[in-house]
Amino acid sequence: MDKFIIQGPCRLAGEVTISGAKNAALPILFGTLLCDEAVHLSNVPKLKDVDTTLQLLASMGLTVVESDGVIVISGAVNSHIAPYELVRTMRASILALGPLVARFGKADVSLPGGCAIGARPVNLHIHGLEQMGAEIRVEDGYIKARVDGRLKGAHILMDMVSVTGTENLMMAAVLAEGRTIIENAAREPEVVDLAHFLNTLGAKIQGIGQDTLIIDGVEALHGGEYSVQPDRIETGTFLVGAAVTGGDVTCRNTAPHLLEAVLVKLKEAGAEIETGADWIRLNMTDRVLKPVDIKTAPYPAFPTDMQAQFTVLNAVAKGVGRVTETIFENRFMHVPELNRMGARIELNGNMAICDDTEQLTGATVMATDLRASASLVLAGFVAEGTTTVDRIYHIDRGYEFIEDKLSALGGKIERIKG
Ligand SMILES: CC(=O)N[C@H]1[C@@H](OP(=O)(O)OP(=O)(O)OC[C@H]2O[C@@H](n3ccc(=O)[nH]c3=O)[C@H](O)[C@@H]2O)O[C@H](CO)[C@@H](O)[C@@H]1O
Ligand SMILES: C=C(OP(=O)(O)O)C(=O)O
Repeated sequence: MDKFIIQGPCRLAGEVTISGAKNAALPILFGTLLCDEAVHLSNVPKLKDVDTTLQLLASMGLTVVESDGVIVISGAVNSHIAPYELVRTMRASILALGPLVARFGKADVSLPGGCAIGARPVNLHIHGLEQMGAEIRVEDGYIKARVDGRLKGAHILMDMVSVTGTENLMMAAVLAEGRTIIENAAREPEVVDLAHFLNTLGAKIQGIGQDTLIIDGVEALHGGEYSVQPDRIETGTFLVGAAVTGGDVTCRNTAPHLLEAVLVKLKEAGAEIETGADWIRLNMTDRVLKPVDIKTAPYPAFPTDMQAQFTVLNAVAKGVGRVTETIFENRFMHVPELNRMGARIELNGNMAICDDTEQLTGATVMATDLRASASLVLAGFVAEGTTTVDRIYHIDRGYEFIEDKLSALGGKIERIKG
């Protein structure tokens, strides 16, 4: 298994180009199952999860061709099975379910893997599809959905805000007969990007970006072109990197309006922030880092996918910062690892109370999930000495060319193949 060796302390400074968003690219790729004409996608990040999704689409009969940064997906689907071997590493593979059952009346999708940050049930996906007329059984580790003819539009009230749940039901509704209303829908920018993509292919989705989506089913979608939006979590990770290392980093090709809650907290932490239409600069040179209280919640509130990075920020800022995680019940696995580096973080239920520490010191730490891994890399840049981050396959699921981008900013980070 690959690992990173990081020499600290070092300061991140310079410019970095942000990639397309993993969590928008994946549902959009699954959305191509809804149509049999060619779809041309650009700004798709080169990530392990994207490779896995493309393999999955190819295993279902689609042709995937990549040239000059554009992925063209075309051809006819000839299998309705998303097998365990491909989906076990990736949460987003549940997104094969809605499109397959809507288009072919059948889907066998292995229960998905992904970051082990909580139980992550899929009851809302299943219940919503049942309301649209699908018969669903969970058997041998697979969700097996069947419907005779088309799904039927339904009024679906989701009891919790679920990102992939909303995406799955929205994709199913696009080809259902009649109108579907999804209430308490997730408003995350990635859900919005998927909805715009589907409308580009001829879907009729209204209320995009609001908590009630109205979807009028159509008989078929057509091909088209779409560019995936920038990754707000990758952007936020580099900005926190600049903040904790006293650095000065400009993120290019990003979208400041998608990061409001994060930018507010970075300013509160003492950072100087400037933004333009597609860039954000964070300058922390000679400024004092202050702790900030954060509480994760669905968009537009503070994203859970930025929680681990802000835990590091609070661990190294002067004073006490409280981090409350309300989305996932097991998303503090970075805390014991950070404490091994000298952080003073106490866990109390769903709150991490981060006291300040004189200086983090390098240690061998274990990456346990995607954003936890990113937080350990950032901590390695702050720490005195050598930090070894083991099991970095998690980070490769979600950050494109991470060590190249960090090295170009002055981070002393090296991948050891293993
Ligand atoms: C591929 C992808 O886009 N992943 C993101 C997506 O994950 P994902 O879509 O899996 O997360 P959800 O929004 O569904 O989860 C939110 C909460 O709802 C619960 N829940 C969800 C579905 C369900 O059927 N039943 C249920 O109880 C979950 O356990 C969790 O406590 O949104 C999360 C929350 O912003 C992000 O951290 C992930 O990066
Ligand atoms: C939790 C994440 O990913 P996934 O849902 O794919 O596990 C993430 O992107 O932070």
